[in-house]
Amino acid sequence: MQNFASAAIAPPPPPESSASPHRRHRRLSPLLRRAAGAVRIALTSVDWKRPSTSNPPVASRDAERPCCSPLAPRRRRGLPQNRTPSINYPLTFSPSLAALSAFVSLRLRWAHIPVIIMMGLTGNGKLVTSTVGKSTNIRWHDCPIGQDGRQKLLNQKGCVVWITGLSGSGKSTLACALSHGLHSRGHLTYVLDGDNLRHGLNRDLCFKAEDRAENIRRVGEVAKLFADAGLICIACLISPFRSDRNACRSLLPNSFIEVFLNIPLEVCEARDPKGLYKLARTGKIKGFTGIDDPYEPPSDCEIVIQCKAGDCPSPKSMADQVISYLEVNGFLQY
Ligand SMILES: Nc1ncnc2c1ncn2[C@@H]1O[C@H](COP(=O)(O)OS(=O)(=O)O)[C@@H](OP(=O)(O)O)[C@H]1O
Ligand SMILES: Nc1ncnc2c1ncn2[C@@H]1O[C@H](COP(=O)(O)OP(=O)(O)O)[C@@H](O)[C@H]1O
Repeated sequence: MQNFASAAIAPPPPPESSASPHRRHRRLSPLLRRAAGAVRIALTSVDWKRPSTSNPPVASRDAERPCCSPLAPRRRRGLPQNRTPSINYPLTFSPSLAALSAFVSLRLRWAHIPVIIMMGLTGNGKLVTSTVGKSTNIRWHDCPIGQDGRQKLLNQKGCVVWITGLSGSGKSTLACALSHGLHSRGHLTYVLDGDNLRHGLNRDLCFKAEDRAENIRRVGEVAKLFADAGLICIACLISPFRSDRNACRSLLPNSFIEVFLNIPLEVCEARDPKGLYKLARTGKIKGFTGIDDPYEPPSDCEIVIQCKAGDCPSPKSMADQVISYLEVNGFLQY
């Protein structure tokens, strides 16, 4: 029999020794109570997500039981068409037994919560395993050297600088200039460039909305690992949809820095280093961001970079703007 009596899921703690003032992810209250009141959950963000083929079981479950909740009609009202509410958040699982802690990422959908929380102790004190997404019988395993130790070693705080903007806005240029600037100050960085990742990890994805969502989800998870490794991870992807970017933000409370390269389409199109805008304008590429596919600018991000009076900042000055943000917010020391 499982004993959840001492198990509590609490909101994620701030990263060790980082009382970063830039913290801004949304918290929802009050705490939900589950498992006969023994498990507490704090939500950290809510997104409106397009249905994703990458998550068919949830989507089909929704489709099969469209009105199985009396709350459904009320909750549906006001939903953007074609969107499914999804709540994404990281949780820290910390039972009162100090030896046990786990980090679980959960997704709640709809009024029904297909979230399975099964960590606890059996009657004889043995750990039970969990089901997360499609993975059954799994268990988190911690190592004695953690993020704290790695950050101390590197004298920096692991974080993700997420650069979003149109094709040709200068994302890769900024990522490289930033990486160079931080490297020359003695900081360890790693660049995750959308274009490059599509040569390997994401080679199976195309540019339809659900593939872009899966692209961003995967890169968000990889970026989270790099941040956990203590690195300053610089992700530069068009990432055109707000909900996808916000889902990544919710994976990294306190350490997700969104940089919007707010460069006008005309400027990007005039640059057109790969000739893709020209192909898109002549209909040879379909679904090109900014031409016949949407780009949703961030409404609330940490850094905006833009041109003034037609003059765009140089790569170095864009990088300096980000570096000074990292400095002021305590990421460049431990
Ligand atoms: N249809 C369409 N729309 C936008 N971009 C396209 C498209 N087809 C190919 N490309 C090239 O792919 C690069 C963007 O890849 P990303 O992984 O960053 O895109 S996304 O975040 O999944 O939207 C992008 O690179 P950048 O120019 O560096 O942004 C393009 O070179
Ligand atoms: N700040 C800048 N000022 C002028 N040109 C730039 C700037 N940033 C990038 N560029 C140029 O714009 C083009 C697109 O830059 P790139 O970094 O490849 O954009 P993205 O990765 O967003 O597609 C390149 O030719 C690059 O040299």
